[in-house]
Amino acid sequence: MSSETLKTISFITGNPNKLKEFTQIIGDLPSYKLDSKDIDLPEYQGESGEEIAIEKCKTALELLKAPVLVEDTSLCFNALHGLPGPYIKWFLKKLKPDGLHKLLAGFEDKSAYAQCIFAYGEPGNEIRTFVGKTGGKIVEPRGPRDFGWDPCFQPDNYEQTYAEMSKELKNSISHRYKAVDLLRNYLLSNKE
Ligand SMILES: O=c1[nH]c(=O)c2ncn([C@@H]3O[C@H](COP(=O)(O)OP(=O)(O)OP(=O)(O)O)[C@@H](O)[C@H]3O)c2[nH]1
Ligand SMILES: [Mg+2]
Repeated sequence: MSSETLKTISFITGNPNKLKEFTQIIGDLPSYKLDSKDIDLPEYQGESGEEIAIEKCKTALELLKAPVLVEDTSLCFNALHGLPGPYIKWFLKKLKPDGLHKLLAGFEDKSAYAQCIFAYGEPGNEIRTFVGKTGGKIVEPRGPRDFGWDPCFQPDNYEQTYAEMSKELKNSISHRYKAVDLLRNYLLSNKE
């Protein structure tokens, strides 16, 4: 297919680490041209990550008036009934990974899940969402600190935290991998 007939999709995110993982996971997508725009979209509030991702996508659509992709990530502690959830960005900023671990000091249940929601929108079409979840537990931070809360999240069935894993391993089991896989299948079965 010539480059003029490829459909361009812009992934809008202010987070370079997300973009890097997304690019590695999605790989080559026939019939599409994937683009990215470094725009820090507003941090909406809402009961669910899905509502937030949809709001984010609506804003991106208004800005670009072209096919857009956005993503919202949550880290949910079961002992806290799912909090911090979509508000993890602010908790992480103030508490750092060490503080996130300490937040659960008074609870026996350290289980948690990481959730990633992609929202894809085209002008005039309904917004679609793709949800990926990976279960694990919150531990004392271990490993490099180059991406958010990775050092304190240890996925189920692994002895390493996300931060201690190779990027290849994280990208083959992560919340983001699971959501991108659904998105990829959708895009490949819906190309015009
Ligand atoms: O250790 C991590 N491993 C991950 O896999 C991961 N994915 C996201 N995050 C962090 O969790 C918050 C989500 O907030 P968020 O979804 O609003 O992202 P953001 O504001 O950074 O970017 P964006 O909204 O412009 O896309 C932000 O603090 C991100 O840095 C991660 N941390
Ligand atoms: Mg954000």
